[in-house]
Amino acid sequence: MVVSNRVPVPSDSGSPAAGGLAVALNAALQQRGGFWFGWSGNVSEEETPLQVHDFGRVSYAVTDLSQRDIDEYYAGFANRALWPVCHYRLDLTEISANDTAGYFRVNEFFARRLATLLKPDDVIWIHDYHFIPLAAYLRQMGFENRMGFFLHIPWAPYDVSSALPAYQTVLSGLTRYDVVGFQTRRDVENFTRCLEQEKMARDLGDGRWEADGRVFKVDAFPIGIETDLFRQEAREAKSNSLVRRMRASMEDKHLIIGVDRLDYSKGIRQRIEAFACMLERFPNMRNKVTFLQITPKSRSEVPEYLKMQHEVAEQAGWTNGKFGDVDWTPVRYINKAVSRTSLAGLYRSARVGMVTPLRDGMNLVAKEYVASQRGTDPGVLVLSRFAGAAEELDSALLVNPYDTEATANAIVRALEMSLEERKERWKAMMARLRSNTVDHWCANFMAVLTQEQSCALPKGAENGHAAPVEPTIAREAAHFGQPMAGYRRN
Ligand SMILES: O=P(O)(O)OC[C@H]1O[C@H](O[C@H]2O[C@H](CO)[C@@H](O)[C@H](O)[C@H]2O)[C@H](O)[C@@H](O)[C@@H]1O
Ligand SMILES: O=c1ccn([C@@H]2O[C@H](COP(=O)(O)OP(=O)(O)O)[C@@H](O)[C@H]2O)c(=O)[nH]1
Repeated sequence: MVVSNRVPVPSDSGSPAAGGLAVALNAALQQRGGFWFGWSGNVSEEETPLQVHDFGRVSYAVTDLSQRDIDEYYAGFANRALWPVCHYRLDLTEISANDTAGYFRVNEFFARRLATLLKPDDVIWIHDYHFIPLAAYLRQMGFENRMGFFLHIPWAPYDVSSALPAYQTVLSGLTRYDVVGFQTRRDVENFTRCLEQEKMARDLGDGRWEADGRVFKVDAFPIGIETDLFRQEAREAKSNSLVRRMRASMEDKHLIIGVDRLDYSKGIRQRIEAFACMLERFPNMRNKVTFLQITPKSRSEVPEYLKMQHEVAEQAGWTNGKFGDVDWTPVRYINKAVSRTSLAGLYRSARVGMVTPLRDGMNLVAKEYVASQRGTDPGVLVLSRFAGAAEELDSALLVNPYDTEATANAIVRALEMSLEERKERWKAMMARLRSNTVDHWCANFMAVLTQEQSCALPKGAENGHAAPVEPTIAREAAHFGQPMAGYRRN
């Protein structure tokens, strides 16, 4: 039983799922079969029955939410508090008592709906920051199923994450799982430091922790992609019409590509700025390169996203105005989603892949770019050292995206890199992508989650002497949602 907020129920429209969680999980689940439960993506003011759709080996069960629920739980607490805090952006964090209360209320609602589907031996795998307290609610309802949680985004260091409203309730919610997985070692370190700092759990060694008589395992499970399939799609994409049009329009110029949801964590404005800086400092590059930035809009209902959308558009326009010519547009900036097949072909056409988030859980685009390259003439990945992917793809040209000049230099270095060095770097990265595909990720997590011993009670607590005590999430959550009258909008 897989649970995530975003459930890409297959539809006839075939619009691409622009978001790594949906892309990766779909690949893993279609192979293994299972149930996928979450939000339908639709608004409904009345409680409608669960909608179940069967496709291939997967049954998708989705529920609508009311506008208020979406505003408070998704656009509010999840995307205006948890997301910025986890991406180290306290400056963009909006704290609202109503949103906090809404987040817990909607989690309880999802728990009640999920309860109607659960069988005693179901193994439940819950995904991402939208659903941190879900296990706590399910445990309180008496469910003792194996429950795993995987966080797709970073976990910030103690000093940053403890600024989150309801921080302790959120943290203790994570101790209700049997396995808590993160993308990188750094996230695991940050998280376990929080447990220690709050004295919320006891370190049993070997990644095992104990809280309230329950033992849980904490580890890094870096997410992968369908490496071979992506490679195959890239090879076949030369007949794709969008790819052909793009290639024809390039003439003899080099292509630099960026692909990201329009999100402030992706560092898109800073990336265009670095490209402009490169054109300023290396005039010989003018008219020789084109930067294509594919950027589907994301979470536009969140004010911080809307503001950033204007800034990115302005930076792209400014760069084209300053450096462009009648026959050359330096930055091609588009706001629509592109299908995975077309993306594979575009990656393969690009001499440089720019993946420069200011902070990112993993970043699947980095992996897709590498997988799409021709082994005989591969392009170069310029990768932020703040992307989770940098832990595995350390043969990329690693950059600090805040350092505009250094990133500009890295672009030139990538464009001028010898074939020999490009091949060497690419081979090392491909070896990592082949040894850790999305299937490995799924199998590794499931293996730990279904392992009997990972949940055994600590010594002295067997024989029912110290049965797990369920802290009451409902009681804790009830503290939220009492805004002071007249103090603030919301
Ligand atoms: O569902 P949305 O609000 O439209 O956002 C899309 C997804 O964004 C985030 O993706 C993360 O997961 C990727 C796969 O593990 C990872 O590579 C990336 O670094 C993350 O940002 C979010 O975590 C998902 O829940 C969203 O569905
Ligand atoms: O126009 C687009 C843009 C992105 N994607 C896909 O969306 C995912 C983005 O995942 P990533 O981990 O890079 O970032 P996220 O958006 O999840 O934060 C990747 O699989 C992309 O191929 C897509 O299919 N079409």
